[in-house]
Amino acid sequence: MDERKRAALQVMERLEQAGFAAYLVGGCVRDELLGRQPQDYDVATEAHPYKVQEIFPRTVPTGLQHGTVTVVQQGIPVEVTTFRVEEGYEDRRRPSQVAFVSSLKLDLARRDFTVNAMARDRHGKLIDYFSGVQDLEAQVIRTVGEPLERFREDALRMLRAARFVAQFGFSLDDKAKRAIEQLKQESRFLSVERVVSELEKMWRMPTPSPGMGILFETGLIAALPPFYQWIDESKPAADRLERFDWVQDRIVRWSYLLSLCGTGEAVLESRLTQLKLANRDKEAIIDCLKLGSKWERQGEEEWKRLLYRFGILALKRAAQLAELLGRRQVDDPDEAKLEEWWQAMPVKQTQDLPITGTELIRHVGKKAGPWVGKTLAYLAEQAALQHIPNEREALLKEGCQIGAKYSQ
Ligand SMILES: Nc1ccn([C@@H]2O[C@H](COP(=O)(O)OP(=O)(O)OP(=O)(O)O)[C@@H](O)[C@H]2O)c(=O)n1
Repeated sequence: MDERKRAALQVMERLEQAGFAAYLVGGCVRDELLGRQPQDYDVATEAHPYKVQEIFPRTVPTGLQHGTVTVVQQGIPVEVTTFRVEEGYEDRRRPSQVAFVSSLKLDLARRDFTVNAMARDRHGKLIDYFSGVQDLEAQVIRTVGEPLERFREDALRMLRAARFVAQFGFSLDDKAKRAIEQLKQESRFLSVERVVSELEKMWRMPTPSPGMGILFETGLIAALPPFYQWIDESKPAADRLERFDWVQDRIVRWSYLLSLCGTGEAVLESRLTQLKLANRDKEAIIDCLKLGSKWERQGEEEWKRLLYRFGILALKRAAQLAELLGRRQVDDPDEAKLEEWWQAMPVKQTQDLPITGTELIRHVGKKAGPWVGKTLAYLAEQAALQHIPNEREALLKEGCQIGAKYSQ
């Protein structure tokens, strides 16, 4: 048995010994029924958080305001959440409050989708008040009860619906879909981080296109922060959503989505900043869009120059984006060709040169200065493109001429 599951079951047993009901809930029950490996095993209990802290010697108050305490059971963290319902969600600008309740049924009733609203007791008995199993079998994402209510409690659930559609290849219940169309503007108050984190989960799926389909068909995409600032709902950007499934790389998927949102070079940086992506991702997306959206036929020499300047990963990603954007021609180099050129390149960066700056300074006979770096960069590119051999003598000879020029 998975050691995280064993730890969760031990925590449940201890809670029961102390007189409190406890169950496995949410994603783990769903995933096991689907024959998938759960991400984590969450426990729900009737014990109040302070009781949980009292019962277990090692706990971390990871989300006390939501009733969540992490119990460290033999070194393994187990999230234990007290039965609760959301409250006070009328004002979307204020985070919702929670109220603790005494029954599992009430706790499950406030959950988002029927497939996420099942529980299992310590002995393996399934508790399914809202026909989650039936919906798993019918492969449909349906809210627990009234979709308008569930989505008002937390607008992120509209995006989660799209994500689960992508994750399981299920369809979305019609009533839920209509509720998204009606309530999508409520998602404007979500934080960018929560939106981006759901999209990232979508990018981990082999086929995100059904989920992207929901986002574009319902117009939800144009209401999500920060997208609502960029796209006009009257112009749904995508009739090409199935193309999201052609590639697996999240950088290419981000780049394609940005390009469907009409992101030109002038606004690219500011949009990436609004998305709050990590700098490394930002740079990779900038390169991908720069190379992929201007992908054009060129000679071998020029491809190799781009390879040297941007690196193999950026070129492969750009080739994929160019394919999605319909810019690739049949005789453009494919990924195998790019890889072959890259492998054959004797120098891939300045540091690969067999000469150093100190040697160059000695040979040129000038004082150190910015010219040294410039000369080495020039020599490296020339050697990469095999215009000069990657050998000390030849490089120092060429370096003397160029160095003398750059140091003037
Ligand atoms: N906005 C939300 C988020 C979560 N949940 C409930 O909390 C559980 C755990 O949420 P989370 O860990 O975010 O998602 P999982 O369903 O576990 O899915 P995954 O692990 O695949 O992200 C969900 O199953 C669901 O019952 C909810 O009702 N509404």
